[in-house]
Amino acid sequence: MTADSTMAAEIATEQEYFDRAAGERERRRRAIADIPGATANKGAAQRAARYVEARLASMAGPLDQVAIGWIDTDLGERLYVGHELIRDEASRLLVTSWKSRTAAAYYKARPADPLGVRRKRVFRCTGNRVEGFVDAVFDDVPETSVDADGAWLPQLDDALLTELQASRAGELRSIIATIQAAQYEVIEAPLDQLTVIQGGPGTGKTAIALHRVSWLLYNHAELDAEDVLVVGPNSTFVRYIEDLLPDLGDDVTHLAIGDFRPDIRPRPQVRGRESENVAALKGDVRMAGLLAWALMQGVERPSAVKTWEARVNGRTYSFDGAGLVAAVDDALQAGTYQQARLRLCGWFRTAGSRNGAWADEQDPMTLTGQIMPEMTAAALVQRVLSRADELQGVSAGNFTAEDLRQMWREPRPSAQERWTLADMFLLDEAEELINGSPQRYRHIVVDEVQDLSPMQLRALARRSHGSMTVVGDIAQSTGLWSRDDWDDLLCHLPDRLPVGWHELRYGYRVPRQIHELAASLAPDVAPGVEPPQPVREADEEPFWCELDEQAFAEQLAKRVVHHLDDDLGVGVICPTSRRQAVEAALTDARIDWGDADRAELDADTTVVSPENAKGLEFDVTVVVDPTGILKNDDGNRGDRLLYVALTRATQRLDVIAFAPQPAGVTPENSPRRVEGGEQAEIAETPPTAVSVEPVTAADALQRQVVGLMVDDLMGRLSLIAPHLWQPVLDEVAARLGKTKSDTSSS
Ligand SMILES: Nc1ncnc2c1ncn2[C@@H]1O[C@H](COP(=O)(O)OP(=O)(O)OP(=O)(O)O)[C@@H](O)[C@H]1O
Repeated sequence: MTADSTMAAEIATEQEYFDRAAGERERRRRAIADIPGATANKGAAQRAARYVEARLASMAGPLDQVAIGWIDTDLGERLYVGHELIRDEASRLLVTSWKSRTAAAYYKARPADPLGVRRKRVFRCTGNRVEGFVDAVFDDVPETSVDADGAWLPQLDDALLTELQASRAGELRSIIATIQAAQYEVIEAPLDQLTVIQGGPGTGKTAIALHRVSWLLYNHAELDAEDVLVVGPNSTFVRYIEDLLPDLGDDVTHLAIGDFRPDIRPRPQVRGRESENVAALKGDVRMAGLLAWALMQGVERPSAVKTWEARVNGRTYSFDGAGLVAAVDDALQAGTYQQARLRLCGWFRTAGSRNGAWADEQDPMTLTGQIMPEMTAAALVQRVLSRADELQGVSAGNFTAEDLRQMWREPRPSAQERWTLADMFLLDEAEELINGSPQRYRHIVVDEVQDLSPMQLRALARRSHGSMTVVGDIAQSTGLWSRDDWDDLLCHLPDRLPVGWHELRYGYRVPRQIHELAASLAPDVAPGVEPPQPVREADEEPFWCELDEQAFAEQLAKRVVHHLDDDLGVGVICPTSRRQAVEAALTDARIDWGDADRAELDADTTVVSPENAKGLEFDVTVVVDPTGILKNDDGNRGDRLLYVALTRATQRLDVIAFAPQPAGVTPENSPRRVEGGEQAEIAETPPTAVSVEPVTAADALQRQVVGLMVDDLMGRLSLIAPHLWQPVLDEVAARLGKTKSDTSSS
């Protein structure tokens, strides 16, 4: 028998097994669909119908692949692993679910620790048709397949390569067929801990966190889908990930942090906008202290040495000052403000009854209100925002008068209040102070956590019992809360449970060549963070060109069409300053495009800001105006935003930069250096291009950065007399030299 015919015979045997399992899956589907008809009464039938609907929705389709692979164990057993458990009529196991603990060895077995596995097979299928397979025999592992610790290197078998090369369609997909051992260890990490997943772009953090939810739901009977919350940075991202868990058979709540609303009545609406400065102040953890302090400012402190008198309903009640002060102090230990009011009211009731009967049974509460006025979250936040002058100087020195002035705004009736997004988290904090914690989730996943404000983190923390999975990358931390350290962030999360720290090392999304370009920025982007190791090569080197304004539109459209013609989806990432020009260029060229900033991810071409590109991926990314992104007209850490933009592509990266205009060179007389291949072909069209050349991207980027710094310095130097320019530059060089030698010697 030849190798080919052996393979063909094995495939045929496997196909029989697959067909049989698919048949059993259909039998099961029919049995589930019949359940409502078999129930006794209407209520039971409705409940059954709901169960049936959910159960059927979670099942793989009739034509879907039944198994991703199998393992043979030392005990001579073979275990098929698939999307879901399949048994035959006699209840014999045909396929186990990828989520079951018995499937763990399929993912975790490694040459140094085979976990009783002798052989592992991974199938290549189209639907439920077996087309091939790859086997790994555990006692015969090539050295090149394992790292120094005896763990598998990412196994670039057919299945993984096919999956990584596949075109992306605007949503994150299931990776159950190719989960890698190190990733599986994160998926099955204990429920009762704060699981932290750090990893560079494309290391699979998001995919892993979501597969983890599915795994936890399957393996922890005490955890229901409604106990789980998945939080993402914006609605574009949530739209990108929200179908994955239903595909895996689970439907949990997804929330974009921008859609967060505290659970208070009337439900607050976001109607206002504010400057970044103010948003930054409101997101600061000091606001928690300010709110607590402002709440206490509303509490009247009676004198301990005088009798306290109050007139209610025409009757004067009097109380011993010292007793009342002690009662207030005791009440304030009660927990929330509302509980404190109730405790004080209880004290009045008892103390009052000693002084004689109450005129009205509401009187103790009315007296309580004179010491601790009724308060709502909205009123407390308004007090802090609209009475800045009162708070000034007394807010425990936490905020300057200028901070408070900046936050000040005209008070309005609560229903017309122009709440901003940052206010939502103040309201949430205030609500906790007054009425206590909101309903808690049993498990919360927070993705792109590195960008959340302390107040946002606190809002999530108060919805958690401590069991969380937080996912992020310090090197991609941008915006108002960009961080260099995880501790900066973890300190705002619950510390009731131990922390489980995981770092993902291999980059699955971004091919090496694209990665190297992005990594040329990485040392400065996050010195403390190990950049990921890319696991595959790109078919093409990144393309870089420098154009002038006029040539840009035509070139952009040409590049996009070029990729679309190859059946690849394109993401165009540009700074706000270029947004109009990009949109016009695509529209003029009749290219259908979607706006990902509005969560439109279904078109073949997508335009998106660097901020909202975070977490997304495209077959091809066209990054427009890297210098503009570096300069970052919208926020801060432009270098990291550029890093994010450059690491979105699974296959190709184009960078279209705008050439600095040297004095005397106009587009008409500019030199055009054109070299062979793809670039030459592209360069033919734009007659006004300054240059379209295969410069190395890193050099070009360096030139852009230098240009940017020169612009900055020139702006500053022009403010002083020319004879001072050189001394200033010399001094800067001397000081930088010193800093460098300090750093290297320490
Ligand atoms: N084991 C795997 N098998 C197949 N594909 C994988 C695997 N791990 C990750 N991927 C793919 O790599 C891509 C990147 O994954 P994901 O978006 O989860 O990365 P990330 O670390 O969250 O990236 P970012 O930091 O950019 O948000 C996705 O297309 C994902 O499906």
